[in-house]
Amino acid sequence: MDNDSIDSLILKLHDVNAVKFGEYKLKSGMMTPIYIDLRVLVSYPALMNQVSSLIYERVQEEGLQFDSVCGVPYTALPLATIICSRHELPMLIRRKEAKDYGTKRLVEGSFREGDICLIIEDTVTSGSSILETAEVLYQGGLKVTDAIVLMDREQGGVEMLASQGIKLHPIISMFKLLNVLLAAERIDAKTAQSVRKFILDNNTFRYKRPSAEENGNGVSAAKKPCVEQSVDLSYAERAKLPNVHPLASKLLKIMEEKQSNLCVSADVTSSEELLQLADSLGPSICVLKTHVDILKDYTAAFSQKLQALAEKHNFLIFEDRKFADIGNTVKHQYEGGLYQISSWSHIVNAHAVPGPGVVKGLSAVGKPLGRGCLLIAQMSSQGSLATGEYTKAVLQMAEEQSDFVFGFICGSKISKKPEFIHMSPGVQMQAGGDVLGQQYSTPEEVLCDKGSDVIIVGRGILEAPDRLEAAESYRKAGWEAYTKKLGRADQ
Ligand SMILES: O=c1ccn([C@@H]2O[C@H](COP(=O)(O)O)[C@@H](O)[C@H]2O)c(=O)[nH]1
Repeated sequence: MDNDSIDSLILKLHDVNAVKFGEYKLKSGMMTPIYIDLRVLVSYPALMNQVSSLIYERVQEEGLQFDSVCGVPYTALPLATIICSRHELPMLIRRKEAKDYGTKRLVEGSFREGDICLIIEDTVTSGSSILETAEVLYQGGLKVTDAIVLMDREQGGVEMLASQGIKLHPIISMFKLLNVLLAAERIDAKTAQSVRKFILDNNTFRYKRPSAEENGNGVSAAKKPCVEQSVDLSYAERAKLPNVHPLASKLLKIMEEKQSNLCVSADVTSSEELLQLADSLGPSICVLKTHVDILKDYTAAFSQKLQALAEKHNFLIFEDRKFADIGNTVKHQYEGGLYQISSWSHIVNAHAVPGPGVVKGLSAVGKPLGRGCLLIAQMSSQGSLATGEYTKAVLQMAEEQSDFVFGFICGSKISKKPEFIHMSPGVQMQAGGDVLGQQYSTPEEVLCDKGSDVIIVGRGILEAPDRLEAAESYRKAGWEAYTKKLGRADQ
């Protein structure tokens, strides 16, 4: 791959407006003075062919070994298709969402367990899109060792992916692009300088903060990903962690976007009332929790309407089924029966009492659908046996099956790993309890003092004279407690 062909490609990309200067928003929400928009390539077949050839040339130069190729959806999909078609290479397609009919697969195409898949991407900032694709491929039993990207913004993607065992091979780097455009007088020196500064100031791969001791001794801090930080990360930062479960990442993004860490426990007995609740409280919540078996009139149409409301208001559905049987039985309970829970509930939970088989059984059904599970590590009821050594064993079970378990039902934070989400029931504005042993703590106690992430509120909202007003009060109290906790951690 010679320099001239890279330089001429950069100028052509600029000609077709695939390189834009101005104020643009990145996937992370960060504002950038330069935006690479390779989606336009599909309208320029000659350019598309040139890019595909360069990518393939790079694959050969590096001598990469692989069994199949997968383009990160959507922009890199046509690039992968051209390369695979022209060189007769097997291709795989990663679905963004599983279909709810047919094979329900997230990876389309033929492959064997242990096959190596090469990922192709158009542009990399943090590397999170490549990692998301790799994680779906891993779930299918594939291996990913290398990825090729046309344009590297040089904001930490190479390092982040390397920390996850993926070698990224960029074809064009941001600094090269700026130099070529500057030399060709497409941009002035001031623009080039301000973009360079932005890139250098905004590296997305964060390192462990050096401790006072390390600084004091003059020992430079080892470069480690931020998961090792002892301080609290924001929901947005946690959503982007390399090993975060995709559903946890989605939930954290919803929480940040809606400024809500409120899960409403919709413990009502009529489908219509539940749907009304979901529609009216939808904008205030990040999760809606159900006990579907207390509905007196459940139908499949109800679950379809609930899913539509979850889409409309951007919340996740959590069926609080508390599975607690051997793997084979929970598989049937989760997938079949009257409720077919796996077909509509994003999140389910399980007791750890039966041992790891309960998670394996649920995972066999839920993982291909992109679902996730919370393990019940503690309970809010008086005299609960889920304490001490039991809770520790639950934590270990979650760590061993973190491709499906993404957090806990608990009263307080039990894992230091920011990838895990802690959701706490037993929350009301006033501490106290009910006559059947339920015990309540306040949002501030749960989120700030006990370090949980999500408050689960049932009767505190359902029994209020104005449910919407009550939900908003809980949302605000929860958000304030979260921001207070972050502020405290940063001092
Ligand atoms: O330890 C636990 C686990 C689950 N729950 C469930 O949460 C709600 C709480 O309702 P409130 O009306 O806010 O008390 C309810 O659905 C429980 O089944 C729990 O309370 N404690």
